[in-house]
Amino acid sequence: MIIVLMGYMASGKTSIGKKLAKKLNYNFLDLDDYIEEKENLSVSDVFKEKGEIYFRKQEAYYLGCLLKSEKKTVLSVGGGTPCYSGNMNIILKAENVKSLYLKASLQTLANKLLRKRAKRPLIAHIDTIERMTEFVGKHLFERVQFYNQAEIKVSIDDKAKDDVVEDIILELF
Ligand SMILES: Nc1ncnc2c1ncn2[C@@H]1O[C@H](COP(=O)(O)OP(=O)(O)OP(=O)(O)O)[C@@H](O)[C@H]1O
Ligand SMILES: O=C(O)C1=C[C@@H](O)[C@@H](O)[C@H](O)C1
Ligand SMILES: [Mg+2]
Repeated sequence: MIIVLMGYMASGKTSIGKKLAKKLNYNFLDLDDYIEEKENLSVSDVFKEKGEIYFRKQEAYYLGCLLKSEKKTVLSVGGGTPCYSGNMNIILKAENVKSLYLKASLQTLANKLLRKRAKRPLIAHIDTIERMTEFVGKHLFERVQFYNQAEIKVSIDDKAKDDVVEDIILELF
């Protein structure tokens, strides 16, 4: 089985995905890391040097590659992955795949992202909580329609990462 973790930037896909994989004794893959490795550039540099359209094309291509894995895998995708190139339908139709949305409130996300925006090309330039809240609010409004199609939804608000992992396991099995 492949467990696909999705959610907005900074919802914890990578860090929670790693912990979940360890606990389940599954392989861990992160689509952003995989793109960086294959493209030999950081995600920020792919955006900067090649543009977002190129990034989205490669993202869809590498997602298709990783969904073919036959190992038990936790796959954390990028924040935008489900929202482009028909990727959400591909995830939903893939065999042996469970999709899971790490859901976070606007307040949780805006606070986290203000602190950790530097390596996130879409928001790196936003430097006040008011503007971050406005941007994330609008962006999330466009994206939740994709995230909400996930089979399982788990809230991360005010929870320690280990508690999120426990909640995911309760929902999965
Ligand atoms: N439940 C939590 N409680 C506190 N901090 C958390 C929690 N989940 C994640 N974090 C922290 O939030 C930050 C973002 O997490 P992470 O990088 O895993 O998110 P992401 O969804 O992979 O984001 P992106 O894909 O945009 O890089 C990290 O610093 C992580 O340690
Ligand atoms: O939310 C997004 O569109 C993105 C999130 C990151 O995971 C990266 O995939 C990239 O920075 C784009
Ligand atoms: Mg990540």
